[in-house]
Amino acid sequence: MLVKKLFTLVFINNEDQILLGLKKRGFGVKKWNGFGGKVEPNETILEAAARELNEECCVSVRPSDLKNIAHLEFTFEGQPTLMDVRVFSTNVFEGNPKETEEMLPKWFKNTEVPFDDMWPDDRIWFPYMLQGKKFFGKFHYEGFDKILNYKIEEIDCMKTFYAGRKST
Ligand SMILES: Nc1ncnc2c1[nH]c(=O)n2[C@H]1C[C@H](O)[C@@H](COP(=O)(O)OP(=O)(O)OP(=O)(O)O)O1
Repeated sequence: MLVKKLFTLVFINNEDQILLGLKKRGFGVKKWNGFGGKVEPNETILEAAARELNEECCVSVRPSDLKNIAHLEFTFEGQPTLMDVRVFSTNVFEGNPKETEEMLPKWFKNTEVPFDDMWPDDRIWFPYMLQGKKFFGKFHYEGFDKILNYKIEEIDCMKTFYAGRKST
């Protein structure tokens, strides 16, 4: 049986640019990604998303300004964990992104996202996000570089999507 672990992933948009961070340590090291991490027991998912963003690049958002735009699931061949990732975006934020111990932030044009230095699945679902679509993606990996199989689908309403799931 798979053990689910809940994560957040936040993208900040500014006109035709998106803020990404180069992970400096730990899981996903040397990959550009959005900002996020585990949800602590004492916080809501939105609070966790805002906290991780601030911890990782010193940008502040109000949890209520975060829009839930997607849900991603990651599993790894031979491993019992399912990473359950809620994806958020917003263009309402405060502060200039600053480097932290965990992330080096940088603005990228939406047309110049560095997919060669990102998780392989990002190349598949970023186009949905950049077109303003809501979506669900499920990716099964061998190791951390090879996608064995995946599914992606557009979603009309995230609330309806979550209502139809057994948990989270
Ligand atoms: N495949 C893929 N594509 C895009 N984004 C992700 C993945 N896998 C992922 O894990 N992620 C995202 C989901 C989270 O935002 C991070 C991973 O969180 P992590 O840094 O491990 O969590 P923290 O709580 O910050 O961990 P600590 O290092 O502080 O313990 O990547």
